[in-house]
Amino acid sequence: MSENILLSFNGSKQINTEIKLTGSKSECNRALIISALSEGSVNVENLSVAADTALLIKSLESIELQTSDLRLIDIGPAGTAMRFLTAFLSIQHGKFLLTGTERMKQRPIEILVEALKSIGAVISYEENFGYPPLQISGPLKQTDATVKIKGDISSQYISALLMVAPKLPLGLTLEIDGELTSKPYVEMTLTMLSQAGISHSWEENVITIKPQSFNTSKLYVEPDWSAASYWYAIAALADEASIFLPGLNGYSLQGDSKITEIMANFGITSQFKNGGVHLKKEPKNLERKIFDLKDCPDLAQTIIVVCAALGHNCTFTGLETLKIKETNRVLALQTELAKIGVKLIEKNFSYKLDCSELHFPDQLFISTYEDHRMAMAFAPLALKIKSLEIEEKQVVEKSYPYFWNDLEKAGFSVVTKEK
Ligand SMILES: O=C(O)C1=C[C@@H](OP(=O)(O)O)[C@@H](O)[C@H](O)C1
Ligand SMILES: C=C(OP(=O)(O)O)C(=O)O
Repeated sequence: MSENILLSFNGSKQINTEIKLTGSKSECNRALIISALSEGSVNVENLSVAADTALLIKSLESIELQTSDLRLIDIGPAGTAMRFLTAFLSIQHGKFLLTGTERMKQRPIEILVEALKSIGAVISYEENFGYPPLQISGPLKQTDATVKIKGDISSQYISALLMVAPKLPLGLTLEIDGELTSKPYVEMTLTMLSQAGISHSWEENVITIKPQSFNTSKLYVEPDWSAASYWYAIAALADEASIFLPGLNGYSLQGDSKITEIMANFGITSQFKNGGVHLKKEPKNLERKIFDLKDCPDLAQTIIVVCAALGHNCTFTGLETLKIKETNRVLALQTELAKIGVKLIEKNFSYKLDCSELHFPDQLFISTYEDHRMAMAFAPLALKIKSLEIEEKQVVEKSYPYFWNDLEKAGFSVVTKEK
């Protein structure tokens, strides 16, 4: 049975709460792959409860458990895990059918598959060229150590290759072609590899990892900064806010920690003390007119909805990759923002917000397009709209299963409604 969520916030719009966030799904997915590659010498601490992480754990376990000639791995909607497993399975013994949701079958993977094939992997597209499902026969017999790879579509392809690189007989040299999108995620991969004892060199657009072994080590997964961004958005739309998020540090492997700097523009201060971050709201005139989100695409929906709700006409760049995520996020934002009279207009690789007709109806229904971030980015609008209905309660489970419980804890009225 499918259910929606009805949100409202009664009384004065003051938020005073402490929220313990789950581990970062990006860090956790890397830690799990690195641990599996290390064959037991790398341990993972503070696993995320994100559904995508649970799917990856189950998939890695099922590789061992299945005895059939063709082992089936269904990774559901987990894009990062899909890309990481494609490289991982290419170096395992056996034949695998790697598939996912209908949306996953529309998310491109050609760049990664062709890169792997160019060094000897045996992979075929089972339905449409360039897209999952994939049939992978491993282990690859390496024919080459150098790969030229486009950097501007998804950094996940590059992270996937880097993690298997130390296990390849010839190692790997990646020549990144064009601008690298989502760069902090590649840096996260390399840092976590080095925490597990793997060295690399990165000069200009060339990253090299030689064949080497993992050290005995522990990888600690930090709380999820992308999840934290929704609390910054809530603070930005509330009248008063004091929110403590334990476990988050000023230094993070996650590029989405940039939310502290971005939200400072909205008067949200971040103070790191007592083992976490304290968010406070201070009066501030909104001045910044351009936001470049190329390094932190998962913050795009959060920030765009906040700007729209504050009536801040500004411009966003670096949104190109949003079209191939859980849904076409640009189109989803345009459709849903239109419901409060806001336009997001594409022009010359940038997007301009036009809030001249912004209004808040008493009741609003938000469609979520199987995208957790649509649900979580629009939820803070309950501070502006009397009755906000968000489609598909379960959608948040992908990265933040306790999101609705946490909203309730912070004073929102959260009611489940049958569809
Ligand atoms: O490597 C990762 O963990 C991720 C990289 C990003 O994707 P792209 O590199 O495709 O932008 C991001 O959007 C995704 O949620 C997680
Ligand atoms: C894009 C995302 O995830 P993935 O690519 O792993 O499906 C996300 O979590 O916003």
